[in-house]
Amino acid sequence: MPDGAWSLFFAYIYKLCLRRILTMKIFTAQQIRDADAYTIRHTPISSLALMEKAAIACTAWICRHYNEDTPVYIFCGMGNNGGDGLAITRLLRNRGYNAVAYILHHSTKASDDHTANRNALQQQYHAAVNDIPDNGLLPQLDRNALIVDAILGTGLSRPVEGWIAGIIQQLNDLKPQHEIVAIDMPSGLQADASSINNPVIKADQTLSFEFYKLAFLLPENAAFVGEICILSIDLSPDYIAQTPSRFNITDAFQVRSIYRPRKPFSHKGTFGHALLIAGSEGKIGAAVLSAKACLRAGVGLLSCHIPRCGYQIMQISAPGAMCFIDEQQDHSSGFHNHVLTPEAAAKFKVIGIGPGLGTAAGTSWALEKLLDHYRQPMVIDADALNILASSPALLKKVPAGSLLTPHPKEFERLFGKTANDEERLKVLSQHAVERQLNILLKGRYTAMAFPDGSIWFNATGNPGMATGGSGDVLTGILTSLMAQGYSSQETMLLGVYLHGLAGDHAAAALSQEAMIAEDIVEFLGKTFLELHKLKPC
Ligand SMILES: NC(=O)C1=CN([C@@H]2O[C@H](COP(=O)(O)OP(=O)(O)OC[C@H]3O[C@@H](n4cnc5c(N)ncnc54)[C@H](O)[C@@H]3O)[C@@H](O)[C@H]2O)[C@@H](O)CC1
Ligand SMILES: Nc1ncnc2c1ncn2[C@@H]1O[C@H](COP(=O)(O)OP(=O)(O)O)[C@@H](O)[C@H]1O
Ligand SMILES: [K+]
Repeated sequence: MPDGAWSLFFAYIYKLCLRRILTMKIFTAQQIRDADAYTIRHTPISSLALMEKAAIACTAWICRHYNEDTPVYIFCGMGNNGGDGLAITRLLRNRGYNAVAYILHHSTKASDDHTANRNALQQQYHAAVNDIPDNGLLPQLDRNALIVDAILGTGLSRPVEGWIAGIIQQLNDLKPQHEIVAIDMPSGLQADASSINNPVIKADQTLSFEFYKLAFLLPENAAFVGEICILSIDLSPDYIAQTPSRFNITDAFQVRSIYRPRKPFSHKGTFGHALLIAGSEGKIGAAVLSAKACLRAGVGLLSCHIPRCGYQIMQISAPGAMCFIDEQQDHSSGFHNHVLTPEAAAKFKVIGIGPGLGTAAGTSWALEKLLDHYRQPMVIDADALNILASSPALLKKVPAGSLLTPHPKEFERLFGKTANDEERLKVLSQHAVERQLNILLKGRYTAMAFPDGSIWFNATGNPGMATGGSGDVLTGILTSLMAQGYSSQETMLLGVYLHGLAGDHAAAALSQEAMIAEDIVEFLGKTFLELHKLKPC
């Protein structure tokens, strides 16, 4: 290749990598407006051309998913979201679709780009433009028609009410006979604030531009957002790079840059010795799952502290793990003895505690003693969190830098009830900052809060993982990665991603229904191989 071609090639790859890294940011609605404006000011693209780009991307998506026989009703607002809808109508018509736009006059003034697209559509396809005046009625829809929601996007300035709220309700009532594809945002959904109890379109699919919006990742909005597809419209990488974002989403390339492949001369000492404190009578399985995951995720050495009743089970199920047997038969109450002196504690690179541990008085007592002596970051899950939740004084003793892994119920026990998901995120972040802890709130998009106030979301994983023991597997993975020398934050980002991806591989091979927690452990191998093949950006 000539020199010029090489430099063009490298510039292209650089741009691709940069774009991948940049789209991990989750911007507020205001920041998105600023990104649009910056792009228009600093790149040779007009506002109208940017809208055309957005409309082209949406049209291509619709054409890939619905054939030309599908009647398409596009409901447009008076702003630029409506402008997108009008441009999509024209582009669908160009491709032979029977697409019709209905403009809802919720405001007396249309945006400039809306007007330009209305004129363009009217000129080419006069019959495709219909106006619905304030308080007007929806048309009767053809059978199996597709509804495109381009009423309101990121310009939503307040919860929807009155006539438009009624329109949203009526469109939602047309489901499931009619599917709804939302453009950029389901209309009525606030990008950065809770929309609980507000009228919002219940989209089957949301086609959004350039970035995930915070609202998409919150469980309370699941019924509104449906499936998400992020379409790139090439907003300015400079703006994105220089604008800080509090919320971010991990991706394969970021995680690959954290992951450190093994060096040829490394030995088991290189990968740390982890102590896993888990299990009680009837819940030894949790300890086994966690131990297996810890081993599979690459720890050098693993010791498990378990009650007497779990000894044989653990040795048979996970022969790679060593065992400390507690004096008690059905629960553990002597695990603090491993860390009574700094020399003894230094034997372990990390302690993971909680899966199936139980909350017996002796266990709570031993946890308190452990926290009195141990000052290294730990991984704390399940019953260990429940014990902390019952004693605020104990929670204060958790070493800085530790990883707490509550599911929503455990979170509530620890930090109290919240009115909505947005408030829960605030509380999550506040505790991470004030206590200098890393707290991950498990769910579809696990939210990982760091002591610096930032929150990262993870997108891997699937509902097949909603099965007993999945969380125990995660604790094993996190403990393993910490033992191998990853920092607390690297451990969270990498571990949660790997856990979800292994779950995705398990679901692809076995189905979401049939997969069980052990399968997540089994598919960790494939997951590491896949990560290994990626080149770090
Ligand atoms: N150049 C750009 O700025 C681009 C913008 N795009 C689209 O533009 C959208 C944002 O456009 P706008 O900023 O014009 O905003 P919207 O089109 O989302 O909404 C603004 C309009 O809605 C009204 N409004 C706000 N809240 C309301 C409420 N609760 N009830 C009734 N009316 C309400 C406003 O008065 C205004 O008329 C994005 O979501 C995206 O779809 C895309 O075309 C990409 C490029
Ligand atoms: N619908 C889902 N999509 C993605 N991940 C999920 C989903 N449901 C559960 N998970 C993941 O599975 C794990 C369940 O953890 P947890 O509730 O602690 O399980 P257990 O207590 O049974 O071990 C979490 O990591 C969570 O993020
Ligand atoms: K919309």
